[in-house]
Amino acid sequence: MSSLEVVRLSKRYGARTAVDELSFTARQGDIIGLLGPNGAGKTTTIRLLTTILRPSGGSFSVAGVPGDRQRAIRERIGVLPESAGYPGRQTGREYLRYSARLFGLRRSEAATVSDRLLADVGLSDRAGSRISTYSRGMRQRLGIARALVNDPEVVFLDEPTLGLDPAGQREVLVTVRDIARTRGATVVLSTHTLTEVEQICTSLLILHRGRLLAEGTVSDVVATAGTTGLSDAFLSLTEEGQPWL
Ligand SMILES: Nc1ncnc2c1ncn2[C@@H]1O[C@H](COP(=O)(O)OP(=O)(O)OP(=O)(O)O)[C@@H](O)[C@H]1O
Repeated sequence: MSSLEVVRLSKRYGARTAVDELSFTARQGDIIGLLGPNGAGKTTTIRLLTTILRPSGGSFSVAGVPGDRQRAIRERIGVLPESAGYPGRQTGREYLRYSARLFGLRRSEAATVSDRLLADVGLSDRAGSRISTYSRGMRQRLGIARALVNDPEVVFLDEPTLGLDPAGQREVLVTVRDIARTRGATVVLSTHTLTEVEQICTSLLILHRGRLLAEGTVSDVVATAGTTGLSDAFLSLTEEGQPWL
């Protein structure tokens, strides 16, 4: 069974089409990279699939649940939003325990799950520090841990490495790869960093102005574009037809 089944999904804002008849599927353990220039529709796609926004057209299912069953989908997914806010006065441990309790875990379960996740994202030694003292990379890793408290089948990460230095990016990427490998979860990851995609994604979707321009493995996309590398492929696919070029 597919973890994600997306069929001609569209979102319009007035006359502007943010996502235009997008179709793709993903299986358990896939790490799907959502790529595209600013305004391509990446965040809108994630918001549609996480039931924050309602589609203007098309349909989808997440973990086998049809897109109109908002609550059932939310129970099965984890999300790191584009700009997540954190309660700076809480410690990482308090924040995760609280988040786990919101999903209905008993106090002792919430404590166990939180400690395990803090270890998984490499934050055990800072679990008792206030979040306000965390670096950006540590916050992103805490956000990823937060997205896993309900043991989701599909995890959506909107630009998880944004603003991180190379070491921070690497730590987040390793964490994301481990999520897919050890939990068998499907990960959808939006990013502007092509090396990130080449390192961990099992397949890519290249969006431009809401449309899917290419999909498949890195080599499929490079072959579609007829270039030698991913960054040339990305530029050649997405620059075409831009009025200022
Ligand atoms: N609430 C909204 N109202 C009107 N237009 C919107 C709204 N949200 C997004 N859009 C438009 O939809 C299009 C896609 O935006 P989206 O944020 O999904 O792109 P993105 O690929 O995530 O971009 P970025 O890389 O800059 O984060 C853009 O043209 C944007 O201006």
